Amino acid sequence: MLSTHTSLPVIDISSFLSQDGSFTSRAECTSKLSSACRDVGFFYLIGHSITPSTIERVLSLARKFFLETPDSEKLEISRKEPGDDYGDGARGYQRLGENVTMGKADLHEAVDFYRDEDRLEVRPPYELLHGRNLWPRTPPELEENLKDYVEQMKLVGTAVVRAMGAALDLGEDEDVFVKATRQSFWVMRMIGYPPIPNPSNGLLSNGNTDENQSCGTHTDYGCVTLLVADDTKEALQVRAKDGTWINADPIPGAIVVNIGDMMERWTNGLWKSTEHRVIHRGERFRVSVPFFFEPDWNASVAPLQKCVKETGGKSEYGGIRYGDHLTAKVRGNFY
Ligand SMILES: NC(=[NH2+])NCCC[C@H](N)C(=O)O
Ligand SMILES: O=C(O)CCC(=O)C(=O)O
Ligand SMILES: [Fe+2]
Repeated sequence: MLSTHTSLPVIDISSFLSQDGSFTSRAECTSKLSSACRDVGFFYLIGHSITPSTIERVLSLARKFFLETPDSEKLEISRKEPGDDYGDGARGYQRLGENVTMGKADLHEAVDFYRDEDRLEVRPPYELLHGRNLWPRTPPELEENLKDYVEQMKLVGTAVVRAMGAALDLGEDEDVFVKATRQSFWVMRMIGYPPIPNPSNGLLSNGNTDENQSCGTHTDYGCVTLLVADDTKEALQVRAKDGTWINADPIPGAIVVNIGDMMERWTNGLWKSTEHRVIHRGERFRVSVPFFFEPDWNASVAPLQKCVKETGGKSEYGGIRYGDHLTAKVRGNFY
């Protein structure tokens, strides 16, 4: 039942979510995780404790926002250039074609939320990425539900990176990822994808967006991405090592997980931050909600000794502060 649509592995994280997971179930988890991260960098997560009804609610609230909230109200929470009294250049609503990947406009609309700043001096005019989240007014229950979802997903993210430390057999460094994500500068996006227009579905391009990409080929920036999406098939695609594209079709109740650039750097390339894209040519409006579980803004990330040894003894990456990597990426993300 699990393998009908995909060749990506399925991994049960329950033994790392609880404090008393058995040795055998943890060993099974880390052995699968280790192959999954080396081979494809994408897998399905089960045993994560997020209930099907929570996932349903999050997706249906996102769908309601995209399809039922009037444009005028969406625009009230528009992303604004930094320096504005209101925007920080990253948080807020992004209309169709506002996102850019590889220099081309993506055919999606989105709202981005980030970790709330705990620094008291954060007040307008905001610097890039250091502002306030802009929550939709409707649906009215969206804000509360998504804030609660963030809290739950941070726990899942922590369990996954704890298991990753164990999978790499890092010895006394085993909790390096847990430590680096204690104040995770997480990101959550709600994304809405209309089908790519073509004459046969009767939809025509507005001339503003690229005809071929719902979200262009990219890697994610941080540690691990935890994605829930509606049941649309053949939209999210993952680049395999041999260059072919694999559909990462949704499995009900499972979370799609992939590793980001910081994991690649920590592991000195032993685990690659896998390229992926969305091409949605289906009939129905697609909704996804990725939660990016990332390092602290100030975490400095450099190849770990153990991983350097395992990859030929030469460090392939310098050290970088996560916040600087994120800033550089976000600068190129919008029209
Ligand atoms: N935070 C993200 N992963 N955003 C996904 C879209 C990719 C982004 N437009 C880029 O060029 O890298
Ligand atoms: O919508 C999806 O399935 C994936 C989106 C994605 O890759 C991203 O936002 O980074
Ligand atoms: Fe992505």
